[in-house]
Amino acid sequence: MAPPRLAPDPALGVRGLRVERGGRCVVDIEALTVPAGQVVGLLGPSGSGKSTLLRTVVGVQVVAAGEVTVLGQPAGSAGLRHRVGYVTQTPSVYRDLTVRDNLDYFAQILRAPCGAVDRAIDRVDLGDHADREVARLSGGQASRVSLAMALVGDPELLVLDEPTVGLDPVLRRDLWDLFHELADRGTTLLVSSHVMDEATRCDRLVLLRDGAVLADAPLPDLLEATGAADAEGAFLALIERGGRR
Ligand SMILES: Nc1ncnc2c1ncn2[C@@H]1O[C@H](COP(=O)(O)OP(=O)(O)OP(=O)(O)O)[C@@H](O)[C@H]1O
Repeated sequence: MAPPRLAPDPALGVRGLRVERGGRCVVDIEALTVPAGQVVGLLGPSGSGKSTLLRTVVGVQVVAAGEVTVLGQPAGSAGLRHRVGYVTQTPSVYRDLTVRDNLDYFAQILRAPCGAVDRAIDRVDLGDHADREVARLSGGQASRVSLAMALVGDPELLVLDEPTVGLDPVLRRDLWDLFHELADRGTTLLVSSHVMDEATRCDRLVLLRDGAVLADAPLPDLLEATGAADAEGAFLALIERGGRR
């Protein structure tokens, strides 16, 4: 008889995390678990600690205390380098190279399989611009090149810091559709945004305020628990009920 399948490790586990920046505590999370295979929105106002938490998840942030486990390994472990993709708020691409050259370069470093570059270009819908220098693309197109770079390695966890900022509504919709396609194939996506509207696009929400988790649940559960009509209302209701100011 085949052995029972083990449940996959959670994509992220956080315990007793404290991060200090500029001499003060900017992230303070007792416990947080992000299940695998979902699109999880990390929402909160500007300065609430979203980018800092994402930096911690990918292992580039010094922490004052606590444990952060990613796909079953300590955040930042060498074994996670090929399993986690990270897209920062500022596009990290070579502006004097074409879209394809950027991706080819990255694919070689990652030893990505043949066809990975074309697939990534298609996924972000940049086929018509593949041979154009990044410097000659719009801001939204350049940020999609950054996303394509993260997709080349086919990561199990994709960490995206405000990926839809500055995009028009059609592109935003297309990107969210892409995120769900990736999740349907088993990828976990941790996506930050300060736009509460984007909550409706996520399977699960982590609401952050002043570096602490105010709520961690699917949107319908949050609406039911607070009686609010939308994510913004739920966020405000939670603050009024005794969240941190
Ligand atoms: N390099 C830095 N040095 C000192 N303090 C910093 C630094 N970067 C961020 N901070 C502070 O850490 C806190 C959290 O910042 P963080 O960038 O994580 O917030 P955020 O929620 O991602 O904001 P935004 O939505 O504006 O990107 C803020 O109070 C910010 O001022």
